[in-house]
Amino acid sequence: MRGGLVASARLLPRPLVRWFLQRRAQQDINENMSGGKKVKIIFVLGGPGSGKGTQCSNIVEHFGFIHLSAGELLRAEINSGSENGTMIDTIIKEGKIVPSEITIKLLQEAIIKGGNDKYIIDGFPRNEENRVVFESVINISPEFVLFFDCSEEEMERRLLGRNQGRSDDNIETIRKRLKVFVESSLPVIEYYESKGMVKKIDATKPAPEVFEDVKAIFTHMA
Ligand SMILES: Nc1ncnc2c1ncn2[C@@H]1O[C@H](COP(=O)(O)OP(=O)(O)OP(=O)(O)O)[C@@H](O)[C@H]1O
Ligand SMILES: O=c1ccn([C@@H]2O[C@H](COP(=O)(O)O)[C@@H](O)[C@H]2O)c(=O)[nH]1
Ligand SMILES: [Mg+2]
Repeated sequence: MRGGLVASARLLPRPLVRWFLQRRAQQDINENMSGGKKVKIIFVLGGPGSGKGTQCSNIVEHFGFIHLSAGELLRAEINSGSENGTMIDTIIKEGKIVPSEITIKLLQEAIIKGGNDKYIIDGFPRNEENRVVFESVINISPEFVLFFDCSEEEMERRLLGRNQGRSDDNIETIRKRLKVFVESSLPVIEYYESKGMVKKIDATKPAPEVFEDVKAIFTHMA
């Protein structure tokens, strides 16, 4: 059925396909969320090793959000043996960014499956294209963007000591990821900054201190 839809979508003008996908994503998300409340999304951004995953776990525990890590969803896709797995694996090892349609489809499915009305999306959008396609397909603006600001030396030190068996935690890939962060991801943060939507946290401090600052933001939000 989905294959048939994809085949017929190729024959339609692009704006019409985009409108159709947007409508369907929005309906899917609204039909599947709990209690009929509007879905709230917070983007959690920062360089590799800035502590996004660590702080997202704390946010889940204290504030009842569902944590969606785009990187984790992509790694799960590799491990599921999906047809895109090899391509995603290669991109991650090169520290590059996976095409938007793949990541957004995984996020969309996870939001629907989550059935909650509050999500923290960790490590996405990673570039301007991610941001624009997410806005047009999912059609939800983030409440705000949490930005973990950390020095490159500290991020590199943390990643080299992470020891979780990740294929991208080696010095060659780490350096590439840091470069991609500066060139492609920082402009996304600057875009949201220009809209007054960024809450910046000093993430170089020890994790419990960082969480105190995170807590202050989420407590005010509730
Ligand atoms: N504030 C901190 N001080 C020292 N170490 C930290 C801090 N926060 C996290 N760490 C450690 O640094 C490593 C990277 O943290 P984490 O996985 O949360 O980063 P991340 O931003 O999610 O990275 P990535 O983008 O690679 O997924 C982990 O080993 C974690 O335990
Ligand atoms: O939106 C995204 C998120 C991640 N990637 C790729 O995955 C790795 C690891 O991501 P983490 O957030 O550090 O877990 C990242 O370097 C990218 O290669 C992506 O392409 N798009
Ligand atoms: Mg992470």
